Amino acid sequence: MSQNVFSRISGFYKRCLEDRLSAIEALGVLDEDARAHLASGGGLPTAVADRLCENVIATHALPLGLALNFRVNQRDVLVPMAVEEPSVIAAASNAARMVRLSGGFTGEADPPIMTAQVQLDDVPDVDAAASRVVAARASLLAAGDAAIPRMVARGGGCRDVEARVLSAELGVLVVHLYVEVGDAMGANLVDTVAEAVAPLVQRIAGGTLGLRILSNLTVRRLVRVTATASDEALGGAEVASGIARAIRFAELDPYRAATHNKGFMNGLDATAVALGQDFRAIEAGAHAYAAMSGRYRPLSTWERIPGGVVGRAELPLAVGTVGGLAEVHAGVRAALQLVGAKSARELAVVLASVGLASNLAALRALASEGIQRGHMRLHERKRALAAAGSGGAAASPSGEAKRFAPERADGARVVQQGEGET
Ligand SMILES: CC(C)(COP(=O)([O-])OP(=O)([O-])OC[C@H]1O[C@@H](n2cnc3c(N)ncnc32)[C@H](O)[C@@H]1OP(=O)([O-])[O-])[C@@H](O)C(=O)NCCC(=O)NCCSC(=O)C[C@@](C)(O)CC(=O)[O-]
Ligand SMILES: NC(=O)C1=CN([C@@H]2O[C@H](COP(=O)(O)OP(=O)(O)OC[C@H]3O[C@@H](n4cnc5c(N)ncnc54)[C@H](O)[C@@H]3O)[C@@H](O)[C@H]2O)C=CC1
Repeated sequence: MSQNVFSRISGFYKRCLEDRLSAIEALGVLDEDARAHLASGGGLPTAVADRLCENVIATHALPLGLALNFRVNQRDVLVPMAVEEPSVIAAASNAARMVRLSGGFTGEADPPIMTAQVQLDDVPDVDAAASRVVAARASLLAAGDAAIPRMVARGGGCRDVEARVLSAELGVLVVHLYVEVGDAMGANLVDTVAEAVAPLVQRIAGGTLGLRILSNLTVRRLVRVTATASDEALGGAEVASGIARAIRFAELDPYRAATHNKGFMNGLDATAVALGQDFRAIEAGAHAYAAMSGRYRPLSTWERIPGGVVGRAELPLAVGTVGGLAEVHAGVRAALQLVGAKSARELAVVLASVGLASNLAALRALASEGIQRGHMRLHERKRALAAAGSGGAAASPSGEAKRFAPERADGARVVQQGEGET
């Protein structure tokens, strides 16, 4: 199969579905099974579905589309997305086109190191216990490795031990084992390690054994990406400045940061779903990381530079090119072939780049014509379909704004009606 994919296919969306598929087949990145799977319309046989989870009664499909124009670390990449929301694929393609003019996305991912947690309560003299755990590093790593011999043979295995005192008063000690998991997402491997080392941890530290489970806040498995876009590509210096001001808004306000991060995750999640990744784990890690400073913050920043903007994002990303659905789901296998990532680390860089692209497209629209024009133009097709399916009865949007005053921890001085005037 050819490795020289050209992801810049102008006007792809204007072709009919059959032509799009033929154009992708002609690139030579798909094997025979993947071609046959896509040509048949995709999907999942119920017999396979019945083995994936429980109480299966049918399958549930989503559209599979391709985001185009992506260039990541000097490689053209086709980005499959499984998503129902109109404009997510168009937006990511649009931003990737702009970034491509400045050389594309660049990034790097940490080695695939996951975190196993072992919880102990009522530990007597918890600080001394923490020191004993750290001193027993070699035997804890050996006990962990003994539980995953095949991973050790592949070059992975346990790398480090950390003891964290969560409450000296209650004697709550949490021990982290850091495990390198190769090209897997690694959750099952790490849970195996957590359960295997827990009895030894307890013997060393004392106390009552609690949970033994991975953490989805994979701080030793971060990915960092960056991209630039010129004023010209963005539609002018004013738009570029608007993008940088949007970041200040998100930095100052968790209400905005939540939406900013939703926009960042738009394409990332869609790609993760197409690739059979555990998107719940990805989401949990991303949002926990966004709040790590004690305040919920944007996952990306865009800074004004002469003639354009530079964007950066950093987040934990536990994804795999093996394990999970990769062996059993024909659509996932096809999606992995389209992306062509050779390792879990390379895949993480692609996914984070997709996040940055989604984010840029949304901010560019928000800082110029507003989100509704482009988004709603694409949304209209869905509404027409819904209207046809429901005999023309479109859902009426409620114009009423509900008054909702939750507990506030956003640092803002809030002025409500009747409070702002004397
Ligand atoms: C919608 C566009 C792309 C139109 O943008 P446009 O300027 O009309 O596009 P264009 O006609 O100049 O085309 C530019 C490129 O966009 C792509 N493109 C263009 N149209 C299509 C299409 N129909 N199907 C597939 N791809 C399309 C395509 O790659 C095309 O290149 P070409 O092929 O022509 O060489 C633009 O307005 C945009 O990027 N909008 C942002 C939309 C968005 O972000 N949607 C996400 C949902 S909103 C949300 O969930 C999150 C949010 C917004 O709240 C987050 C936040 O607040 O931060
Ligand atoms: N909190 C969470 O996020 C949790 C997630 N999960 C689930 O765990 C699954 C992911 O766990 P994994 O351990 O990744 O999957 P997995 O259980 O499929 O293990 C990966 C397999 O790939 C094999 N492998 C082949 N080549 C490899 C290579 N080069 N590098 C690494 N492994 C290689 C390994 O030997 C192993 O058998 C997902 O389905 C996820 O939904 C499970 C528990 C909790």
